[in-house]
Amino acid sequence: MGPQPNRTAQCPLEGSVVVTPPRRGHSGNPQHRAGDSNVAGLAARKAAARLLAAVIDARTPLDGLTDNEHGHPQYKALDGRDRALVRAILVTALRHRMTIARLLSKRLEKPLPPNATALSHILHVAAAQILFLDVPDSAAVDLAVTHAKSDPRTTRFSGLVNGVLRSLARAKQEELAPALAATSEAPQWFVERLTAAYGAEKTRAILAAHRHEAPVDFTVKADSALWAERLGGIVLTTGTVRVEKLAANVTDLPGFADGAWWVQDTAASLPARLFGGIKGQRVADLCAAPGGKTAQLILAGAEVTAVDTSKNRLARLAQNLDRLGLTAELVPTDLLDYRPARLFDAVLLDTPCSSTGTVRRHPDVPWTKTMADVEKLAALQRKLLAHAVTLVRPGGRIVFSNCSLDPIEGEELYSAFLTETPGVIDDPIRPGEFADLDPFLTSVGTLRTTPADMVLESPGISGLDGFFAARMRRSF
Ligand SMILES: C[S@@+](CC[C@H](N)C(=O)[O-])C[C@H]1O[C@@H](n2cnc3c(N)ncnc32)[C@H](O)[C@@H]1O
Repeated sequence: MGPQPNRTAQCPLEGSVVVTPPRRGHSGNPQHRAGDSNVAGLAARKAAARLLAAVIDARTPLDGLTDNEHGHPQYKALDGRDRALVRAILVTALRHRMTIARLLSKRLEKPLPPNATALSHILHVAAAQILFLDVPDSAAVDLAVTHAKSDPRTTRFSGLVNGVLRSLARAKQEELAPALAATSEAPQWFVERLTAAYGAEKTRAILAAHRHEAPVDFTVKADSALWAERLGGIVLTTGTVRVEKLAANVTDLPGFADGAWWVQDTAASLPARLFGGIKGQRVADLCAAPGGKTAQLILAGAEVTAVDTSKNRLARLAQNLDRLGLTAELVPTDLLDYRPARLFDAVLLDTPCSSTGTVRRHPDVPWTKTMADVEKLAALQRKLLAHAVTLVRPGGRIVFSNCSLDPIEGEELYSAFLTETPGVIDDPIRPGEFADLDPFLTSVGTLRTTPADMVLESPGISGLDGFFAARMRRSF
């Protein structure tokens, strides 16, 4: 049996990490429940195929579909264990989509017609279970066949579903490893963008890293060594505490209630450090929610104003700061409309972006985003940055960051911005200025991390979110 995804990590500070491995015996066998005309486990598989359709065919982000309050009705109708199973199936089906497609297509005489999406999703949902999850093969196959029979679009293909999936189950020991080795686990547009930016070898390493669930990183208020011991993790060179697999939900871990730490990928913790000493300074955190960087700036001694356009996300930031025992001024507004009475000593702008640096956590991103989205987001970021630099006093520093791997949202945007913007000068990060950041400095003094960086003993404990950060100064 292959690796078993067993949790879903969420945005920094935003919520708990759920630890619910799909187990044999639950929602596994398609027997009838007493007094229930539904086949056990079928509703979960139907929901998984329905949500996979929403991600692949309608480019709907998975997080929204699986939100416990506002998610898809078919998902919300499931109990907690089935929701966890559906998430595990979907994350796996998306993370390994190209390998699954390769092994399925070997078993089809000719490719499925483009309009056979319902059939394709049933096959992918079952294949994810057969190849990677701890679900008995017979249950995965039988439920897929029952599902196919129950849907008028697929009922005539139930024999094909049965034949293809049984063949896959028989051959997986022999065929899975070579298929994984031969497959680039991403859509073509994404592979091309990565290759253009990083070259073939690094792209292979990034895509290999995307096959693994990200470990969980904690930024601690103090005493990383102590918290590493209490949480069962290690201390990274950056001071972050890293845990490969959590033993409990985040909210149940020691230190959560006391506000001793928050969940934040170590790459996400780097931009706020680039100001150097900010004790007593007035600092604006723009696009601040859910507040990981706000917390860092406050702990560094700054007087922080946190700005975000989303009232809901700002409310979550308020809750997070409250738990951590920290305070900031909160301003719910579109940044482009924000005109504070006084200019700030420093400004951090962590922009909304394509999130292509977070594929380990969000394997739907390459399938829901397009190059047109990346370009649109780059244009928005350029506008936000142009406004952000007007909010800092002459001589003050600005840090611009995002979690995209694409240079048109990072290196290229920044270089063009400097050329086109009078009154703003580059303030490159110097080698040795922050010794632990040297491995991530570019030749021009910007910061670049990728999931292929921070290689430790095993893939499960390695990697960083993809981040770009640059530092500049207002000259007049
Ligand atoms: C990448 S997240 C920020 C993460 C945050 N800096 C942290 O470290 O926790 C981007 C944020 O930008 C906000 N945002 C998007 N467009 C905005 C705008 N025009 N003005 C202000 N905030 C905006 C979103 O609501 C979202 O909370």
